[in-house]
Amino acid sequence: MSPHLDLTAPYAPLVRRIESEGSIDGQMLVIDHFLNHRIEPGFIFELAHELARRLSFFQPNVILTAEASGIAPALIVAQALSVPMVYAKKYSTDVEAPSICRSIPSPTKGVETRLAISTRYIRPGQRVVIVDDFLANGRTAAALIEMAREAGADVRGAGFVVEKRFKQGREHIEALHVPVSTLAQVERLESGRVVMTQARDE
Ligand SMILES: O=P(O)(O)OC[C@H]1O[C@H](OP(=O)(O)OP(=O)(O)O)[C@H](O)[C@@H]1O
Repeated sequence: MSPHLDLTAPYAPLVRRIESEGSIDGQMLVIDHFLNHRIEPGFIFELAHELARRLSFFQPNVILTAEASGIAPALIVAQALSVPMVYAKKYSTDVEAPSICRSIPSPTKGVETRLAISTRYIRPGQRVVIVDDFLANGRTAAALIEMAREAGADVRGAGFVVEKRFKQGREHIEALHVPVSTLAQVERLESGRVVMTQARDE
């Protein structure tokens, strides 16, 4: 890996916004007013371009994410790298066969969710990079990695806008030999406060 590439350097504009605007709901960090419910195109564009700059090292020729909240950042990363984006469908029962499926627990919904990808779109030998909005327990990303590998693809890396360091997602994904890049790391949620890994230039 390039000595100049820091895959987990906290991205100061995002860290600042999470600290000043993030709210807490149990174990959930809520920043859905700019990231994944109401979306601010300019800010997501900026975040995804920083993620794309880091992930370009892995030379993907397809970006893979999961419906729904991963689509916005993944699409912009894909556009920045001039490659297609594929999303695993959650809500459709009619993914064209042959398809590859996994069941995962949804952290925000508390139910089992089915992910499905048509093997028309993830092909043997493709260089895949996973992109998603959040990395928590890593179950979604691990399922995407397994599905891509089952399709014969080479999973080169994974990038997330926000990482919850108090969950085991990073360890889970790195154990699958996939390097992880994140733009902001939440160390813990305590007494209504979000504690972030600080950007080094601050
Ligand atoms: O690392 P994990 O523990 O798998 O958690 C991360 C996942 O949780 C969210 O998806 P979720 O299914 O909750 O919501 P969504 O349908 O809005 O994407 C998020 O978008 C990630 O995909």
